[in-house]
Amino acid sequence: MISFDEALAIVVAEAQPLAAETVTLGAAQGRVLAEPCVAQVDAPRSDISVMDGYALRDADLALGAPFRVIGVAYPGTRFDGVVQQGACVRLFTGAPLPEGADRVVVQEDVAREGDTMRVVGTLSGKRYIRPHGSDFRVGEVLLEAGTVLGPRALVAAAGADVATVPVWRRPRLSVISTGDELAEPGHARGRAGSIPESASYGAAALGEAWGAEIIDRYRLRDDIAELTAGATRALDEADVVVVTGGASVGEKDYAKQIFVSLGTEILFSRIAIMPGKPVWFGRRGAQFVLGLPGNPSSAMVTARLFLTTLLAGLSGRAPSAALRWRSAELTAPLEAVSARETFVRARFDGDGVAPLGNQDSGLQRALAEADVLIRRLPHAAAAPAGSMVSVIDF
Ligand SMILES: Nc1nc2c(c(=O)[nH]1)N[C@H]1C(S)=C(S)[C@@H](COP(=O)(O)OP(=O)(O)OC[C@H]3O[C@@H](n4cnc5c(N)ncnc54)[C@H](O)[C@@H]3O)O[C@H]1N2
Ligand code: MOO
Repeated sequence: MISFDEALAIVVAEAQPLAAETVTLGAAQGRVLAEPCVAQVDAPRSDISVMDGYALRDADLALGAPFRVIGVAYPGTRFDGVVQQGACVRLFTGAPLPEGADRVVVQEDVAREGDTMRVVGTLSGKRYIRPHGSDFRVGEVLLEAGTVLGPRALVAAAGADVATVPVWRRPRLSVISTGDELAEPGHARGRAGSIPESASYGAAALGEAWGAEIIDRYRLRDDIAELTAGATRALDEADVVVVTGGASVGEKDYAKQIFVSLGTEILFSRIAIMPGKPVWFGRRGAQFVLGLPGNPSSAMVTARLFLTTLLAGLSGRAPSAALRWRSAELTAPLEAVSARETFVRARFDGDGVAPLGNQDSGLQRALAEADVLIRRLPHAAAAPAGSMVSVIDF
């Protein structure tokens, strides 16, 4: 058995980005930039007003005289004349500052009568001008390659006057669950001996959240012919195949041998971790197969550790971005750890993390309660409440 760090290093080394493609900005949500995003316009494109009001010469305020309103400017429509002494231009938020003016007085501080404007308020020192290029200039890199185009990054890309972006292709993911006992949720109650198939829903959802396109999800019985056909179908269409169940040493634990018979090279099999010891990982050319234990909590823990790392790398992120361990305080004690590195399902309660009482790897309800995983190194001593532990979001 290899260690968690050794297994993770193998996944990280394999997790290189797939091909790049170009998508419109409207379709780029969640995608990862393959090249930097460079500004194609200055922002703002000229000095603009930050408020609705009047543009004038700051020095003229000291004269105490009324101003002549000589024109108007809107965002996108500049006033073409020059603001001379005693003159002002009516303008609105975002309008270009007219030539000659170096200050905006907000409309709440003036009294307007026909073409005359008088300042009536007590003015602050603010000029209410957003200078040309103060946000960014043409040619500046606004987003580095590898940036995930989330809501805020999309605003920066659009503001750069970019219509399309080069992004990494999304990995195509097929999720197969195996087991004679498994029934589609909603159908177990009518079939003696069956249980609802649950693990694939979590693996697929996690995969999608980490950038994969789910192209298939299906159940297979523990039958070599059916498994072979199902595995062949997955390898025909997917970049990544996740297969749950049949990972251990049981009589019908066929999953790994079937993928091997179809040309998959096993990169690791069995890791000294708890839960998830039977997890395995293989490659066939540029395709990857991740075998997860059938126990739902084991499946989700190992998917969180290895599937997210693989997908992060394949979709252009740093693979290490998937597992950003941070420090958190325990609010309840933890037992000493065996020789297997242990990932404890826990709940963040605002002040710290509370391990869930039942750590059975077959649990499903506990998955809904857990929102963090605590990492406990092999042979770690018991940890009292108040100790600091390493956690990731789960
Ligand atoms: N003699 C040994 N027995 C077991 C070992 C071992 O080392 N020696 N390892 C144990 C560990 S650890 C785990 S984890 C399990 C995992 O085994 P498999 O991956 O082969 O999983 P299955 O046997 O197919 O199923 C285990 C359990 O989970 C249920 N299951 C399976 N798939 C699903 C699904 N998609 N949704 C919901 N539940 C599922 C299945 O009915 C079983 O109850 O093996 C131990 N055994
Ligand atoms: O590793 Mo298994 O995942 O303990 O139950």
